[in-house]
Amino acid sequence: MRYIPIIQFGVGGVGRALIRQVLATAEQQARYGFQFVYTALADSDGAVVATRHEDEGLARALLEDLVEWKAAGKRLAEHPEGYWQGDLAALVDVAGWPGAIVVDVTAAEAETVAPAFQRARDLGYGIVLANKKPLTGDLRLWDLLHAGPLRYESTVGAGLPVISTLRTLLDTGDSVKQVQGALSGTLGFVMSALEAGQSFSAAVREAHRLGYTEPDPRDDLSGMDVARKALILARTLGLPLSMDTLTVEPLYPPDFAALSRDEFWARLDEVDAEMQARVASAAAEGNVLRYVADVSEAGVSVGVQAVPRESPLGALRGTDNLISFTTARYAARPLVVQGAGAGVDVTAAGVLGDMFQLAQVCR
Ligand SMILES: NC(=O)C1=CN([C@@H]2O[C@H](COP(=O)(O)OP(=O)(O)OC[C@H]3O[C@@H](n4cnc5c(N)ncnc54)[C@H](OP(=O)(O)O)[C@@H]3O)[C@@H](O)[C@H]2O)C=CC1
Ligand SMILES: N[C@@H](CC=O)C(=O)O
Ligand code: NA
Repeated sequence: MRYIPIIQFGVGGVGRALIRQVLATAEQQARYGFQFVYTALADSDGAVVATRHEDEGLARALLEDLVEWKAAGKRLAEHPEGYWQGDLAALVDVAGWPGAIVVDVTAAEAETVAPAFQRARDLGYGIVLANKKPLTGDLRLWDLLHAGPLRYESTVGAGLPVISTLRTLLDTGDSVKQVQGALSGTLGFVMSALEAGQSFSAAVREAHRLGYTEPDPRDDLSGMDVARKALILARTLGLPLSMDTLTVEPLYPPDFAALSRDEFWARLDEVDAEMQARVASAAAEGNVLRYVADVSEAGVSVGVQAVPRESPLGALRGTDNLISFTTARYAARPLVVQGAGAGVDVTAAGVLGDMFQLAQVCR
């Protein structure tokens, strides 16, 4: 049996779901002749690191306890097995051995995690990302990440096979003309709720409670999260674009951007009347509002569109994403991927699928 060390940054909704799935799939891992073992877990200021013999990692009972601990809102550093940390690169140094996989399920800024990825690359470790920020920052970081084993399926469409589909199209010599779709689970969920008569602020709160939003929901409501996904698709297509080339259309007034997160939540219902009016005005024309991204050689655009209720995008409900690939081979009728595009379990499953793939690649 090969023991594959996992160094995981982030023990939030997705991080906890991932630990549960890793523990629940020991049999599936064994079928491939390996076993994932957690050697380090980090939250924003703490860590727990395995100190046992290298093929053991953190014990199952401890991992289960840490999942409960974090679900209760506590700090890893305050756990009896934890300590304070502010250096993710040092964790990569101490917690791995050949074949290790570094998993980023934070929403940390690119600069915060970049040194750890540099270390992972120096050591030949694999990297799996659900965090979009490292892939949408400086192109030098994009290149560094792509200089070794890397998977990032859950950054677009959560667990849906979006990146792997695009990769296969490209690897098999298809010519991808356009990738288009609804890429936000949160905005899909909120629009469906508005269409059903719920208020905007109540729908956003519900999306946050259910684990669909980014840690700061303004990332979703500003269109930034969709723009990041569109940029990841564009860069995967080989277009060397940057975030500053994209314009987004926030669904809240400009002064909300400067508010603290608590102030933002307190004032969110100020947007309700305007959003209700926008949805009603679209409905009067037989339309619904969708936040749509369009990626092609001509560039990237993201923004709110009124689309016919009966169209494929208009018919989407809840967190469903829809991504259509128009290519030389899929010309008359595009290849379409559709399904839940947010949620901690589907996202963690996308990350775990990536880990299974890297386990075959990293030695
Ligand atoms: N939820 C979803 O449906 C989807 C999420 N994603 C992506 O997955 C990522 C995680 O999302 P989610 O689990 O919902 O978010 P959460 O806010 O629930 O969890 C984020 C975790 O990251 C930790 N963290 C933040 N900064 C750092 C840091 N500098 N070093 C180490 N850990 C850090 C937080 O620590 P602390 O506990 O101390 O706050 C927390 O444990 C995001 O990037 C998101 O975009 C992608 C697709 C879908
Ligand atoms: N907040 C995101 C989660 C997935 O990336 C969304 O709502 O789509
Ligand atoms: Na995906």
